[in-house]
Amino acid sequence: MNVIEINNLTKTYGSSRGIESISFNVEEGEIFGFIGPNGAGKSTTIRTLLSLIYPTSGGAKIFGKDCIQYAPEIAKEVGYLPSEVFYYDNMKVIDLLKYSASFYKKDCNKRIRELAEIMDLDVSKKIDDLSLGNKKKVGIVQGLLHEPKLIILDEPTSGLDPLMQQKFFDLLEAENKKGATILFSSHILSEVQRLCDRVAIIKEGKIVQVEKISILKENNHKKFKIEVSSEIEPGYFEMDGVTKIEAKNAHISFLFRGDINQVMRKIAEIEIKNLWIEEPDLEEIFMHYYEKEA
Ligand SMILES: Nc1ncnc2c1ncn2[C@@H]1O[C@H](COP(=O)(O)OP(=O)(O)OP(=O)(O)O)[C@@H](O)[C@H]1O
Repeated sequence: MNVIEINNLTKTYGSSRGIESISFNVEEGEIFGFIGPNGAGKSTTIRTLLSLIYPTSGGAKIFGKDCIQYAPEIAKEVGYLPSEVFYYDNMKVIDLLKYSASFYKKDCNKRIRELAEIMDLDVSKKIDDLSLGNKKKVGIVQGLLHEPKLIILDEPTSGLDPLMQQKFFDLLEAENKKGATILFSSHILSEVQRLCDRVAIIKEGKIVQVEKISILKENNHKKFKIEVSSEIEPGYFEMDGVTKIEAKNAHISFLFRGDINQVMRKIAEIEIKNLWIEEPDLEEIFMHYYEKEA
């Protein structure tokens, strides 16, 4: 079952582009990554899904229901963490969280305590006195306190230190194991790679690719790094399937896609000191997609 279905969603801001004809689905139980650089249209897509802004054309369904028509009903089952959190600074954290919880018809007190403990958040403090990272934690607890079926996170890790990021990822994985579906927007590819099953890549308001992370990596390039014993011509590895050749002193690296034996034969003809063959990280794959499009 699709928890999110987006069909030709378009949003223009006056004459400027927001998103153009976005379509993709997020299945129940998935952790789905939504990646693209600043300004690509991630927040616009998410804000449209949540009916915070209205589409110019096209539409979306959440839990099979139109996201505008059924917005209040849908909101009860959705936890949202916006990319930037703004609060009434004078409030205490606990008062804000209780106020948020009052929108849901369930007792969220126990979950608030659990989440605050996991995220190491002092709920007795005034929001005014919190650091940026601690404000982000308030947003996280606020988004998850009603144990939503769908969690939508817009650039959630900015401001969190590495330890907190890890705790937050563990928390998301635990929520996912309990059945929550997660849409996770980010421009940090390593965190998407670490957490998500599938990913949609957005560029300049359009979806470039929707794919499983594993297939993105498999179907793509291997990264060769070679340490040579004596200098070789820079063009030595220029052949079909080889891209991004970089040579620095005795180290040569390139990406290769195709029959690996061809490269191995080339390597066998020269003296080498060391060889590494790696999966490229998502960043390298992603950049490649961009370059092809440009
Ligand atoms: N309120 C607005 N008025 C005019 N243009 C807007 C508005 N909000 C967004 N845009 C434009 O829409 C495009 C998509 O922006 P959006 O914020 O959705 O991107 P994003 O992928 O979330 O980027 P970021 O990671 O920087 O938040 C950008 O070109 C942006 O300038």
